[in-house]
Amino acid sequence: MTVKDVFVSAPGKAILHGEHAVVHGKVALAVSLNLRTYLRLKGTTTGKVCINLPNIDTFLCYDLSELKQLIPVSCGKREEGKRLDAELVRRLREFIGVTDGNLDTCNMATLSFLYIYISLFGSSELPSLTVSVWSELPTGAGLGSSAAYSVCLASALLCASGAIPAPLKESDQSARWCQEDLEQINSWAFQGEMIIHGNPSGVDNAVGTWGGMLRFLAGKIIPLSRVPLLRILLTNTKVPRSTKVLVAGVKDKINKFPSIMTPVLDSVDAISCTCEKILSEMTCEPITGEHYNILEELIDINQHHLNVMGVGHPSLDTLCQVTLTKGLHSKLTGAGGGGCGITLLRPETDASVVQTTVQDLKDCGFDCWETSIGGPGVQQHSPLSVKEEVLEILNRY
Ligand SMILES: Nc1ncnc2c1ncn2[C@@H]1O[C@H](COP(=O)(O)OP(=O)(O)O)[C@@H](O)[C@H]1O
Ligand SMILES: C[C@@](O)(CCOP(=O)(O)O)CC(=O)O
Ligand SMILES: [Mg+2]
Repeated sequence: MTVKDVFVSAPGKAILHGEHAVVHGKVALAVSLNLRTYLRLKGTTTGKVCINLPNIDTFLCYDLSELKQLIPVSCGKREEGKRLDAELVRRLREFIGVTDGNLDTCNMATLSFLYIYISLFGSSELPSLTVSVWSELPTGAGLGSSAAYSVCLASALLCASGAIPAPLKESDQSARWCQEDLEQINSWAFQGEMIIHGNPSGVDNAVGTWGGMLRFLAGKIIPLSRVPLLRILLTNTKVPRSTKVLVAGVKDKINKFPSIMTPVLDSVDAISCTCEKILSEMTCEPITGEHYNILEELIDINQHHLNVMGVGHPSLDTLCQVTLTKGLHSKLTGAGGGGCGITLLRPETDASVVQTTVQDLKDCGFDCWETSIGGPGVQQHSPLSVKEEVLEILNRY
């Protein structure tokens, strides 16, 4: 069986409020970024499945004959859902040689690819193909690179398997799937996230799938269409961390101190709800300085809460201190423990203030840039419409 070529991309995200608390059923507000992950799937006749992940220096090929041995008897009867097929995960872990339960960057990416590939094709014939992925997102820095990767895998493999149609018409540069197909993509991406994160809330893959700004509560996704244009500075402290480890740490703390941690999670929930209310007010009445004062206070309070949850880091404290000297307010975004933070810029924040802040943060060894938010969710592309530099990288494989 030869599958058709597919070219897709999905955006990264920034969480405005609600990271970690969202894993425990609280509200999160998240927004897509203009940084994307691109995936090219090519049907081949080599009898191999190859995966090229240049961001993480991973280049692997498997014979179809060895992958066929991994298909569990139950495969094919299974639909996407809230739980992983434990038997398939066990076989895959053994196959790639992960014995102690700990997955490194390469193993997590490989495992999630093989899991979705075998789940989708296991009940019919495994096709020979090559998947290559390139991302503009920093890996493991809180901007949802794992979700963008999982959304790309899910959309391309679902499309190649024929489970969803390819939305791109011959004359199109890029196209999006219908709501029902997006729901399927989101479900399979969530499974990829489960392998990478352990216990994901699903907010990241929802943003990667639908794009824009959304409110997420216990799997329920509400797109926020009426939001003001926000100016946000993104800073990558470049301190490496693992979402899986940080999420597990917060859970331990909640189990150890339930009566102390529950009010903190409730307070984060209230912050998300208050922020949502302010953002909505800003679209239907004249925006005032007071709106921004409240948004800034919410950022400060949430950053303290995240420190209480144990997901802060000295580099993030530095970010908050440096920006505060310019009158700007910051918090970590994503899982924390290093990685990225967001800084809210006010409409009147002068370009020179932004410039000196960026320079001060760069002097701390951080990457820092003003970002635009609200990019489109997962898309299929005609390869010719994709940025030259991305094509150049993906064409190498
Ligand atoms: N471009 C990519 N290529 C391959 N794997 C990726 C890529 N981006 C992310 N991943 C996978 O996602 C993991 C990082 O996920 P995570 O710790 O959740 O951080 P993030 O905040 O970036 O989502 C990596 O270890 C890797 O397994
Ligand atoms: C901490 C958390 O809320 C967000 C994690 O985002 P990231 O992987 O750090 O980009 C976890 C989750 O929602 O699944
Ligand atoms: Mg992640």
